[in-house]
This record gives sequence, C-alpha cells and structure tokens, in this order.
Amino acid sequence: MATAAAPRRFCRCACFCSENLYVARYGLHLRFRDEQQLRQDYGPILRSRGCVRTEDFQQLLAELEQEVERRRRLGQESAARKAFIASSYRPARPDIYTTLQGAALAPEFLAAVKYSASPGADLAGLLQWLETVSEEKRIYRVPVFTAAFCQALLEELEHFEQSDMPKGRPNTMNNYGVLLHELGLDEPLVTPLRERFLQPLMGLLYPDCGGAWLDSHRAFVVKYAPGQDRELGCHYDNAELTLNVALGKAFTGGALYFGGLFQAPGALMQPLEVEHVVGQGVLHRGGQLHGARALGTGERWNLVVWLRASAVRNRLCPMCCRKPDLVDEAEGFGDGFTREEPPTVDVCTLT
Ligand SMILES: O=C(O)CCC(=O)C(=O)O
Ligand SMILES: [Fe+2]
Repeated sequence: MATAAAPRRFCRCACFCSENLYVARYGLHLRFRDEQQLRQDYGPILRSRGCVRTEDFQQLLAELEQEVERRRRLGQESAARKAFIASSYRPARPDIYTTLQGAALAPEFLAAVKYSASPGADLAGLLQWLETVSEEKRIYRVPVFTAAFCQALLEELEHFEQSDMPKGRPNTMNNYGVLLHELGLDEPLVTPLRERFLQPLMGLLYPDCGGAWLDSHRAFVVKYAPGQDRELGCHYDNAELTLNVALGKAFTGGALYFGGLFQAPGALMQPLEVEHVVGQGVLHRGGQLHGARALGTGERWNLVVWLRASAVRNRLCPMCCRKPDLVDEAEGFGDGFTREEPPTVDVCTLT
C-alpha cells in the first residue's frame, strides 16, 4: 500500500528572536539580548536619536522584551488564528479561494512566463517581455494580475479587515494589512503563483539567488492610509527575492526607493525611486536595501511575496548573516529553512 509523503518541515533561525528588532521612533533595527548588551552596543546612537532620559531607555527595554516574547509565540498564535478563521470566516469573494487560473493573470505576465518555460529561453530573451527598471540593481517590472482580479482581491481583503476576525501583523514595520496564509490563501493563490508562474521567471532573472529553487514564501498585504501607516523605513527582506504588486486603490506618493545590497558599503547612497503602477509588480532581490516614501493621498494596498530558496538560506541566514541556528516550526513554511542537505547553487554575490 502506498503511503503519502510526510509534509516537509520548515524551520526558523533562532536569530528571529534576538536580531533585527525594529524601533520605529528611533529608526533603528536592534540586536537585543539583555540590558547591558543594549547599552553597550547602542548607547551612543540611541542617545543621538533622542533616547536620552532613564525613562526613555526603560520604555525601550520593556518594548524590546515584549517584542521578543511576541516573536517566541508567533508561530503558535498564527496557526491558532488560521484555524479560527478557517472555521468562522465567511469570505466576500469566495472566487478568490479557488485555485489560481491563468485568467486572473495579466497577458504580459503570462507571455513572460511562457517564454521563460520554453526551450532555449535565456535572460536576454526574457528581458524583451519585462520592463527593466534598473539593470545595475536588477529590478524589473511587469503587470501581474488583471484589473478585475486586483479589484476582487481588494474587496476580499477589505471585507476581512472590517470583520472581527483575529489579525496578525505582516511584520514589525507594518501595523495594517493581512497575512495571506492566515486567510487560507496560500494553497489556492500564492503557492501556485510561486510554483507555476514565478519560478520559471525568477530562475532566469536571478539564478544566483536561488530563483530556480524557490520552495517556500511568506505573503502579506500591506496597507497605507491617512491616520494609519504612511511610509516604510529602510530595510532588507527576509527573502532571497521579492515580488511587490500594487493592488490599488487610487493614491499618490508611496514610491519605493532602492539602495545597494545591504552588505555593500554606502548602500543607501543615491537611492533609485520607483513609482508604483496599479496592477503591476516590481521584482527585486530581498537583500537590496529599500523602503517606501510617505503616502500623499488615498489608500495604497500592495501584495508582497517574499520568495525563499532553502538551498540558499540553509547556508547563510540573511538576517544574522551566519549559518542558521535552526528551530523547528510545527506547521507552515517557518522562515523557509530546512534541515536537508541543499543542492549546490552559486549564491548571490555583491554586484
Ligand atoms: O510597498 C511597500 O510598502 C512594501 C515594499 C517592500 O518592502 C518590498 O517590496 O519588499
Ligand atoms: Fe521589503
């Protein structure tokens, strides 16, 4: 009798609970172990950014301790939210939850994917089908979804937002938005998008970043609106590659800006501004420093898919830049690490 293969186990790196803790009011990502280490590593820069009084420091300390605790519980709490939503939430647009079909995708995107999967396809040929935003930074743009699909997805996301369902934050920098796996959209939407459509494209665009070896993702929608989040601080993603699609609504401002790779000296000199175009996706390397300018008017909703290749990240965690210290995740994709021996991929180099 045939037995079903056990689902793959994914892991996080232990650094998730001690590194890259974002403190918006000081515009800093901090490493945190204890009070003494915090004072030692960041005392002067914190003072220069306004953390001057004893109360300021004590407040920061309490916030960091709370954030570490939140991160420790995150996997379990997210799984609980997902289960609750699956049993209690009634979608406004059930059509979004059926397996992704080509009809939801922009013809330009389908053509680029079709070319990428054809025999003899190469990078030069693929670039005929995409807009090159920056050759040097390897940033590209392509329409991804049809206008009708963007509209339907927005309707669903807004309906969820207005519901009384429990909601997780996309990350420490975005306080509004939705985690797609909690909503049950990984299986019908994001996994097929990654496996059937993005992988052939990314394999040609970024072979050195694991583009052909993508095996997990983290997908979320970020929302910017007056009185809510308006801008996004400079960061790099916990991903080998990122797709960022502007879903709508109507807005001004909010452009992306890109510096160099985060390991490079002077990485934020002369950033490149990239305007969002509704319906279109921007493709970039996760390690490329970037952020989003302040929203002017309107509301901006963007789908961000962090694409991960365990073959690359198992060797070096992009967040702590060390060999990952693996912690098993009970379910889901964790942070995309696995305990398997990775195949050989020539990994990203500084360019
Ligand atoms: O559009 C946004 O605000 C998110 C941008 C971002 O961080 C990304 O593309 O990775
Ligand atoms: Fe990002």
